[in-house]
Amino acid sequence: MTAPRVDSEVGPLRTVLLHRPGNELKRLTPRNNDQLLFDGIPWVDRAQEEHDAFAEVLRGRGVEVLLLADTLRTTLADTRAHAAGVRAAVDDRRLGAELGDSLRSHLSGVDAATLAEVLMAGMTFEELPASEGASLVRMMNRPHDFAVDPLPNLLFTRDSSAWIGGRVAISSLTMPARRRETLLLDLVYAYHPRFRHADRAYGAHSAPIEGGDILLLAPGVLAIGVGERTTAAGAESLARSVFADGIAHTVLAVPIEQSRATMHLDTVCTMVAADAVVMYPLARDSLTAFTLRPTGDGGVKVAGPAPFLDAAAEAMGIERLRVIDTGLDPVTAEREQWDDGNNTLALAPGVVVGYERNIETNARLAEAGVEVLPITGSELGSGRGGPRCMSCPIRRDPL
Ligand SMILES: NC(=O)NCCC[C@H](N)C(=O)O
Repeated sequence: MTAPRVDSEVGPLRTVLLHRPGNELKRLTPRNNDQLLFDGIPWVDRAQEEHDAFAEVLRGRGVEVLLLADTLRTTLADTRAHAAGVRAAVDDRRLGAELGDSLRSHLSGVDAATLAEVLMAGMTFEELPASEGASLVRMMNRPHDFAVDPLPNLLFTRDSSAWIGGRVAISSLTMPARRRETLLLDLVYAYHPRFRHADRAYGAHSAPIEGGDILLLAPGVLAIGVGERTTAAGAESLARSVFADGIAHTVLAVPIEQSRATMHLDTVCTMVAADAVVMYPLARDSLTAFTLRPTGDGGVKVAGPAPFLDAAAEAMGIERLRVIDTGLDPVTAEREQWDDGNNTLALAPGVVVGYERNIETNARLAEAGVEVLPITGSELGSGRGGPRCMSCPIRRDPL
């Protein structure tokens, strides 16, 4: 087993962490889907089939696929992880001390698989174990209210952790519906036998960063989107941290529009080769970047803003960063951007996975010599994320 390491977006992919959607998706209703960051109510069986097919495409290209649920179950077999998992599940502010104590004591006695399921799919008040005495909290909540929130966005493993060189950065997620994902990934990387010696990047920083905003443009060069999710404070803290660890020499902070359509940098731009990106046409000429570099005495100097493509080429030490021209009219471009046409996952330089529905974007990629491996995502896409969002590379070969 080779050690985890990711130095680029496009080096041959060897190992990836995915999450096969499970019962947490069955918690979505028209009343809670907005808050839980889904645009619709997915058909869960079909979403699982689509995801299985996605995993098969990766395996077919020799990629080792780790599934988060398996990884979490193995993690929770460690008694310290189990105890921490119970603490992560129970929120006394919601349940009050009495019900909180009773749920903690119940979960302390369940096996790793059951606890993993509660951590992922949550628990409703009617699913709580029966307990003695009257609890006002139990009486005043409705049977289908959540005693433990479900985490339907675990599907997007890209955002909750990201490897930068040989270190893993555990995200500090912005949206309340996703914050508890951090605790689960924290447990996996602390206690899973395969990962427990993993060095951390970013450490205990708390300013928001999400993996969908982090692009490894080249070894030592990061672009970090700053918008709806990752904040300027998050980008600056991550830059300071990667400079201090010596795992990057340049960080580009890239302002992106604060909107749902462009929630992460990887919704408008992903790399398809060592010197090429596919990019939302409307972002092409408007994206800018601040360039951050270490001063050598623990400080950081900031230059710019400059056009993103110029700043990126300069930082990467190449003449120019090619943008595959999707040549789309504004309406088609907007539709396919919304459907994650720009959110490709590279398996190697010039080989990417994309949603098949983005016919025009995929055709232009193919014309430019990029092999697109199409997957269906009619149900998966209801969470608003594509192949890159749904994958956390753990090992890529060097370019
Ligand atoms: N990197 C990404 O763009 N991830 C997609 C995350 C979708 C999820 N429903 C969210 O709103 O956070």
